[in-house]
Amino acid sequence: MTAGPLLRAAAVSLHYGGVRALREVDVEIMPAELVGVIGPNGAGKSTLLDAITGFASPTSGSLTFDGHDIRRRRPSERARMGLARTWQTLQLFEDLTVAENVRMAVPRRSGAARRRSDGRRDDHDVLGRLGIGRLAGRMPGELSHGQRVLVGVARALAGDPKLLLMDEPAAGLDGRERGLLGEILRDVVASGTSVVLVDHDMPLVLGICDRVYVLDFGAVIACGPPRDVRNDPRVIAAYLGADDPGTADEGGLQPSRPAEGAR
Ligand SMILES: Nc1ncnc2c1ncn2[C@@H]1O[C@H](COP(=O)(O)OP(=O)(O)OP(=O)(O)O)[C@@H](O)[C@H]1O
Repeated sequence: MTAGPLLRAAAVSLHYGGVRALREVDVEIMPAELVGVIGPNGAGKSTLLDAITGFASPTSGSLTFDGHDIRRRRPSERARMGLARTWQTLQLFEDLTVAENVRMAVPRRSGAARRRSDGRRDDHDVLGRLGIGRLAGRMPGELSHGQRVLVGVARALAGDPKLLLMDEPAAGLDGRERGLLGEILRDVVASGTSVVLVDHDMPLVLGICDRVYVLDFGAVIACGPPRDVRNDPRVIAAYLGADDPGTADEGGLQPSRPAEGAR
């Protein structure tokens, strides 16, 4: 455990050929903090998660997690250190039950952490914590989209991570499910796990996060509490593409830039 930030990304740049996906990005996540990352399509949000979790290599900059330099560590090593991630596309093993999916997701650790995380009881604990214990024996194909999202969250939480990074978990959820997701994420943070939430759902991100980073063209253009970010002229301009941004409605920022180069 570190006294300072749990995660620190300093001056992180990442280029895909000629595309500057991240430009000198500085991000700090404190222990037990819920941090949002927003920005128009193609702003670099997923790339930032990739850089932190090790699925993409920064061109320059430093990454420190729990007091350790993680830049040269593989994704699996970072997972064992306590970095967990959910993906835009839900990747469940379709021929395994929900409980087996959760058990498969626990990163192999040593000693007490492994004993704590490997038991069948824990599969049910984490599912119960998310209110989906009744789904333990079901197959993924039998689940609604919202239930699959929650199983993805359960998989990520199964290894008892220190930091959970989530890529657009609210996509495709209805209003009730989004509200439930928000409550679950606040509970996760209350239990001591930090969360980074990347999502286009502004009412959700601005409604539940402690702080929000705003990316545009790979650079951080604003950072702060939701009420400050919501009314930041640079943020409004990035979303509306306007020189004179005016003011935004409550949670009313909408991405205006068409999606480019979706992976
Ligand atoms: N594997 C890749 N190869 C080349 N370019 C990529 C790759 N992944 C992302 N990019 C480009 O990097 C930039 C940032 O993409 P990224 O997916 O991180 O944005 P995003 O903010 O997550 O967008 P969205 O909200 O649409 O998911 C975009 O211009 C994208 O086309």
